[in-house]
Amino acid sequence: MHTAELQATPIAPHEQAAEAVATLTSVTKSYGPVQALDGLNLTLRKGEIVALLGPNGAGKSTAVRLLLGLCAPTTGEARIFGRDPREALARERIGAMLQVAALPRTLKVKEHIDLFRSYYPAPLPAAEVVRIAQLEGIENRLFEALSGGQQQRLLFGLALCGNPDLVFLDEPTVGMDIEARRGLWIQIRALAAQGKTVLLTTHYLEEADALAHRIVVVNKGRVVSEGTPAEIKSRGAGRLIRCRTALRPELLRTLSTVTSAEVADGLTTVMAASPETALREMFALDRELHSLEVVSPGLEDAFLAITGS
Ligand SMILES: Nc1ncnc2c1ncn2[C@@H]1O[C@H](COP(=O)(O)OP(=O)(O)OP(=O)(O)O)[C@@H](O)[C@H]1O
Repeated sequence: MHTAELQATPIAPHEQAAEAVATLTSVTKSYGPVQALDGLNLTLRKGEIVALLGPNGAGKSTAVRLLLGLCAPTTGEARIFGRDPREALARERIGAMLQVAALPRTLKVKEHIDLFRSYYPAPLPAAEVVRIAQLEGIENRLFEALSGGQQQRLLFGLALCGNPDLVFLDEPTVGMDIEARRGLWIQIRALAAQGKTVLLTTHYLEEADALAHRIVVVNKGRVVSEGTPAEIKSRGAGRLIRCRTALRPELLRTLSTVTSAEVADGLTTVMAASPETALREMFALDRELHSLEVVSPGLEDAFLAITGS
């Protein structure tokens, strides 16, 4: 095989024995009577993009806060670069996207960048931050005069000011139009290609699907599923059947291999482990069944099946 061919088939970082840069080991975290994390294990490796998914209250933010050193586990261990995340030396190597509300509104874009760069021992050049975060032409604009998407881009740039090896992105593209979102995805992929590790939380499943080497699904403080986007999707229970039928969902749910059935706007959607078996039974009960479509579940369907939402 030619060298060029070897280079054309990169191995995803999670498939290599890449160095672990962050770990949560059997972590529990309680807030009074609320158990936010319940024996969570998570490993982030060099050069990978990991998406943390889960329903509201699953424990995602708590897991991120532990890795950022903003709180300590009740039991278990959090480590970044082999150190306690609360140590300054470990924190110098991480960057995180803040919430919009945390920034002073009366500073200019470039003033925000210079301020953040001053916190780190070896910051990225300001021009590099402007380029990566696509802030060209608005460096002199006040924060309060930026659009929602521009504010998000600045927050992304600020997370990179310290040239971090580990980056936490919380809903990075919220409020962005499709073009800006795709532009940011290119920059996030470029970070991973440079060997940086990215932990992403997002409610856009399309974003996790497009970006992540690995998806970790959390529910009730535990990891309930983990794998590549393709692996996670294949764990959705079988196939989706869409059709128009007089059969009621309550009846459909009793058929062989059917795991869920719903009707909306006259269109019936059935999830079945074996679509052939389910369809044979459905046609036997309703010969008028029509407008039939059988599709593979998307990430959203798999996510709902995995978390039981
Ligand atoms: N400071 C706190 N005090 C008390 N309870 C908390 C605190 N922070 C989180 N919790 C609780 O811990 C659980 C996990 O919350 P967490 O914010 O980690 O979930 P999440 O997956 O990030 O949710 P979301 O998607 O809604 O942001 C929830 O029940 C939440 O109410």
